[in-house]
Amino acid sequence: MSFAPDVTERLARMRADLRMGVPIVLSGSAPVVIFAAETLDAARLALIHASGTQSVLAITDWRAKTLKVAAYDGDLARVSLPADANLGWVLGVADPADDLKTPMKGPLNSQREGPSDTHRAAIKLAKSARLLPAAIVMPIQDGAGFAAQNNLTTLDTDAALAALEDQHFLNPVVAARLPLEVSEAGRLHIFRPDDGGEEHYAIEIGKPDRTKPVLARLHSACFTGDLLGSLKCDCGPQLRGALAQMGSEGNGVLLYLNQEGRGIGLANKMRAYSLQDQGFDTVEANHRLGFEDDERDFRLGADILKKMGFSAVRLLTNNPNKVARMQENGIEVAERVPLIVGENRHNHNYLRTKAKKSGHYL
Ligand SMILES: Nc1nc2c(ncn2[C@@H]2O[C@H](COP(=O)(O)OP(=O)(O)OP(=O)(O)O)[C@@H](O)[C@H]2O)c(=O)[nH]1
Ligand SMILES: [Zn+2]
Repeated sequence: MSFAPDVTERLARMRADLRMGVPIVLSGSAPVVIFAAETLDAARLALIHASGTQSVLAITDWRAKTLKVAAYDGDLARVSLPADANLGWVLGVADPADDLKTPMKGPLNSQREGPSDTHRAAIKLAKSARLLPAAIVMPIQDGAGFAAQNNLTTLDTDAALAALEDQHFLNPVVAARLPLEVSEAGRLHIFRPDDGGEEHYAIEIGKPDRTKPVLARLHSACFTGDLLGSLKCDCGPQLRGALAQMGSEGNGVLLYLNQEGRGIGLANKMRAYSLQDQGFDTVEANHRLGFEDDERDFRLGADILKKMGFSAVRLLTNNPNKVARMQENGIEVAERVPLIVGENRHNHNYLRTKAKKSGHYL
């Protein structure tokens, strides 16, 4: 028994550090220091160069494909950091913003020899910190010593990799009555994960019978669509349409999951929007940034439903993936209820791309 933070708690600290530009240390057989590419500053880059180590910039296979770099590690590539690389070089590899205007001048060499587990952990950490999925990995001799000397957060690589895959359960924090336009019988529940991550919400309408399938929606946060009335997607009309249907039926539950931008965060979603203005569709934009099409984890939706006492739903969605993830995680989808609202000339192609590439029902 100790007062010290456990692996999950250390990972949460690491995310906060990386977001601020503070490096972290992964120890094990090949100890390294990790710097998120997006938040690296010139002073620390100078120290990396001064260390004389063979540092690399780890990027995902998707980003590597765009840059025509060989991804010898399958899901990632380890690009050698040239001795004269400046911050512009690091960002040019990590961030696709200027790919078309100023294509990377190669050659970009990627490493083939040696293990890539610390690099994999680095990318997963950057993603879970909602940063660009790219990180500088600097080898060191003594992980624990380096971390202690520089007051850096440290973890064993294998422990970090395992914990990054863990499912994190949500705990109910509080619920209170919330009369809404669609129904005066509204109630807002707050759920908090045990990994220091974002809270998620459930809006319960009426008093749904727990023994029958409940009209439910898993809505992923969309600041631009839900709040600003963006015409680039259909989220705002879907949010209001789902609540309205629950109000008129008298019962329902809407989960508001803080998975902005299909799990890449608002800053990365805006990067994707910039790429869309350069002609890429919603899926291509994610890939150019180095992300999968969809980085959401829907297990948390199933967890919240179960904690609220629901085991079966009539799911308001056009996304077959949401249906499959619910079934896999112990929530019976008795019916899929289509939610086709809010098409306009700005989101026409976005909706077509979702149908064509992500299998959404039209
Ligand atoms: N990365 C990325 N995310 C986007 C883009 N447009 C909208 N989003 C996000 O996509 C998500 C849409 O969420 P949902 O409407 O719940 O999901 P869906 O997969 O479309 O499924 P249904 O609406 O249930 O049919 C939100 O998190 C938005 O922020 C985009 O161009 N790129
Ligand atoms: Zn949206």
